[in-house]
Amino acid sequence: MSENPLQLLFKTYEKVSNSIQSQLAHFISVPKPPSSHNDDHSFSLGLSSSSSNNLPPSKSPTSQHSELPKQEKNAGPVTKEDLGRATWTFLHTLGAQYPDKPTRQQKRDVKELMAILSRMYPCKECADHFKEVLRANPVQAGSQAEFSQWLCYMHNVVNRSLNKPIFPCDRVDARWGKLDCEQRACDLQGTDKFWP
Ligand SMILES: Cc1cc2nc3c(=O)[nH]c(=O)nc-3n(C[C@H](O)[C@H](O)[C@H](O)COP(=O)(O)OP(=O)(O)OC[C@H]3O[C@@H](n4cnc5c(N)ncnc54)[C@H](O)[C@@H]3O)c2cc1C
Repeated sequence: MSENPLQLLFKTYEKVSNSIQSQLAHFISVPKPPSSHNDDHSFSLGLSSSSSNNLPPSKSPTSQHSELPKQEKNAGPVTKEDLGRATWTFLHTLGAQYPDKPTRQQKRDVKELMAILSRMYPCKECADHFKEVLRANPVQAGSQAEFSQWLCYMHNVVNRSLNKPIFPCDRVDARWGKLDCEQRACDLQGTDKFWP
């Protein structure tokens, strides 16, 4: 029996709607809401029917998740330890890349960075502790060697408070070294060895 033109129009509209949802879900990797939850506020433009499970099995949210790179699959809330390791990596790498003869601005910048870190570090107890340690040990950033040794010392103060092993600061260059960039292109401006 031939369909009523209005039914045909709704069916076509539903197909288009489902196709858009499927494309969007693919792009932003969010699970499509189940059809039973469809209402005017849902993602479905309010035109779903009970048979509208338009995602073939291979495109289900679970299998999309398994297509993510390993790192992203394991992504979840960041722990205090993850944050600490990432921040120390940043700081010691900054220390390794810091110029041998920093400009006045560069010296001001690292002091300001440490002060900001002690206020804004997103772990309150760590920030408060670091603020105290910083007050007792003002930034020393007259040269690359001085700054990287100062960072090593600061890290050891934190290590000690957490009952972690003390790192031998004469090994800091071996541990962190310069960034692996061709022709030292990652060096901060002002490094006398690279910039004239
Ligand atoms: C500013 C700051 C304040 C923090 N305060 C706190 C706090 O109050 N409480 C808390 O629970 N956590 C704090 N943390 C986190 C803590 O320091 C560690 O990062 C976290 O516990 C993970 O420790 P980890 O053993 O994996 O190695 P991390 O201490 O993160 O060290 C990473 C790597 O750095 C190297 N390393 C270790 N010591 C030194 C050093 N002295 N110099 C150079 N390299 C070194 C080692 O190879 C080590 O594997 C703080 C982190 C930062 C950045």
